[in-house]
Amino acid sequence: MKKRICMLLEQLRQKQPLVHCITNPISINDCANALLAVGARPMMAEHPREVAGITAHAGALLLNLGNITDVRMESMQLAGQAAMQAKVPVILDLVGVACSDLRREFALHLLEQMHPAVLRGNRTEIRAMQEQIHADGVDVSREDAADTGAYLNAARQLAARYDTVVLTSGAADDVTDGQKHVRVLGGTELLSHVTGTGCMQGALIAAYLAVGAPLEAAVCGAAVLDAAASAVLPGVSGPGSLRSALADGLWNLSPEQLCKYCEIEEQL
Ligand SMILES: Nc1ncnc2c1ncn2[C@@H]1O[C@H](COP(=O)(O)OP(=O)(O)OP(=O)(O)O)[C@@H](O)[C@H]1O
Ligand SMILES: Cc1ncsc1CCO
Repeated sequence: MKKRICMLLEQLRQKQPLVHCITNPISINDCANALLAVGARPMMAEHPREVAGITAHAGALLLNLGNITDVRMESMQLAGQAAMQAKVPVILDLVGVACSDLRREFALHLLEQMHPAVLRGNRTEIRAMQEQIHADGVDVSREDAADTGAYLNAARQLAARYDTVVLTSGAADDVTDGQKHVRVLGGTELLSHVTGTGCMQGALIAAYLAVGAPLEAAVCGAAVLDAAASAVLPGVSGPGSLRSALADGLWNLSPEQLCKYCEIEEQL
């Protein structure tokens, strides 16, 4: 699997696909810079009258539910339909579905209406799509952060039910298609103290979806962010310097660093 991930790293830099992101204003700039740093071309258009045309010519589409608005909800549906017609792969990032019924119901609607290749969320967000739980914000709950694996059942069920790949982020990033389970280990706990690193992970997965199959694209997006963070960590003194160093880490990431700084375990 690592060999395949290293190939995707190179293929993205060569192909430079357009990645259309409809996402929140909190982390939109970090996501665009992360995409540029790995070799993709970001496009963050969100006007309902232009998104369908832009998606139709993109290599992948990211729909991120953070800080959702009526306009972005309309745009996401239009872009999602265009993606289905043009066979553009979609990743849906479930930001905030555990604290907002509006977002959870909209996520379920999108899942039924279109067919996202990948679903991404932290452990609490993934559980909220399968169970009646409620959180008070966009971060993982303390209980789920300490969890050793109950969220994996929710991820597997979700993947099987919607025929998709589910990535659950956290200290380990777990990727499943309902049968296979791949665990990505690495990175630093400091990543969880920089807002929008989950959104960046989603944007990177979108980029690798433009050059690879859903399961390997999800593993690749997680591995690349983890390895880039570990590579720059020696020069970092807190969340602020980690945030600004990440783009350099992504830009300079070599296949050797990818192998050195993260583990990819195929679980039985
Ligand atoms: N304890 C940890 N150790 C190592 N890496 C971590 C840890 N916690 C989170 N990460 C990494 O941080 C990134 C974001 O994951 P997280 O689960 O915090 O997402 P999120 O809650 O959706 O983030 P956000 O809402 O801020 O965008 C991922 O790359 C993940 O691997
Ligand atoms: C803090 C926050 N609120 C909505 S989106 C976002 C960025 C991290 O998900």
